[in-house]
Amino acid sequence: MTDPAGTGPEPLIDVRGIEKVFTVRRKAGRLRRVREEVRAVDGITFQVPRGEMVGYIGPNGAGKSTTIKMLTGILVPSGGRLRIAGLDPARERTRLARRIGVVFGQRTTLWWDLPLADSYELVRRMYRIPDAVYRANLARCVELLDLAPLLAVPVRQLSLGQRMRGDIAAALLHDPEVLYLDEPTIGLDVVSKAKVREFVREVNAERGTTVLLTTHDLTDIEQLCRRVMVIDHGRLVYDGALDGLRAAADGERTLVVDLERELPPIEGVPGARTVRVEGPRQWLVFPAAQSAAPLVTAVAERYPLVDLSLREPDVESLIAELYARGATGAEPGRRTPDGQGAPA
Ligand SMILES: Nc1ncnc2c1ncn2[C@@H]1O[C@H](COP(=O)(O)OP(=O)(O)OP(=O)(O)O)[C@@H](O)[C@H]1O
Repeated sequence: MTDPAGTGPEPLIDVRGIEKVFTVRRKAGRLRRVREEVRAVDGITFQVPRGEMVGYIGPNGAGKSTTIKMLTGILVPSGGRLRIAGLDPARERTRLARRIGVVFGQRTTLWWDLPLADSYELVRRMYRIPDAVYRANLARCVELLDLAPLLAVPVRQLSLGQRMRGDIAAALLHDPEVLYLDEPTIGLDVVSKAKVREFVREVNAERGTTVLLTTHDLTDIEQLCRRVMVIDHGRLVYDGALDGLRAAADGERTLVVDLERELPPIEGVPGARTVRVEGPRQWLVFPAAQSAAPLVTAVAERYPLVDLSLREPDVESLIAELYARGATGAEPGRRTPDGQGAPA
């Protein structure tokens, strides 16, 4: 494709400064009610190119579901501009429905009283899926998600894990270009979670389906997404590589060293401080963005080093730190992987 401006192809998901403000009525005293505005989404901008798999995470009430609902056309934004595959979701919701698949982990889109197979048949008719496409997609989902024994079972009799697999298949029968997964592994056991993740990975790799994944289970993100967006209080506080979260959150890494013998706490290693000593083992923390190599050299030059290991901060603690910072307002604006603040 020619691209004289050098800006690359139009992103499949293009979100510019979207907002959603809800007006709620709150009790104020015994008889009085006051109107109040809730800024659920407060000026979010991001683009997702075709084929990318992106994690969208944030604490309860951060604005994740509201964003997804705007991306699917269920909710109309209060401000900003939004295009999915070139379509305006709120205005062209029916056309968009043919291009996207949505799975809400907390509720099913299947027909409760019907066997799974009948639900799929209804989906086929609703989306007018050509026979050959339907049969091929169904066969693939049945095989990869182990649905064969479940097809004759009414949805209400399925376990949560079985139902979730059934829902994911239903969302993919019409070959969507974009798949929104809102908490797809919530409440599932370890085996079912692994199955769902494996399937999503395959769909993305084989079909090039673009995936936006909302989850509270950070293992989902670690196993599926290289890019993660963190939302808090309706604003993006981070958008970048999962690896870059470490630098953006100013996390710390820990160097654990085993010395030949018990010694006083290691001192004088630039950028590091000793936080724990247990016999010959000592723990030194240093900024995650800093290289460990000069530290190791400095310790080895001056101390009788026997062994060492490096511990990365876990993703949970980094994200908790980002949330905490957002809540205190200590670091306003979006953080990028290079640790620079960026306008949100
Ligand atoms: N229909 C609505 N009317 C009024 N306020 C709403 C409505 N929907 C959401 N909100 C408010 O908007 C904010 C964002 O909610 P949203 O459901 O998008 O968060 P979330 O990040 O998906 O949270 P969770 O992880 O708990 O699902 C919350 O304060 C919520 O109470």
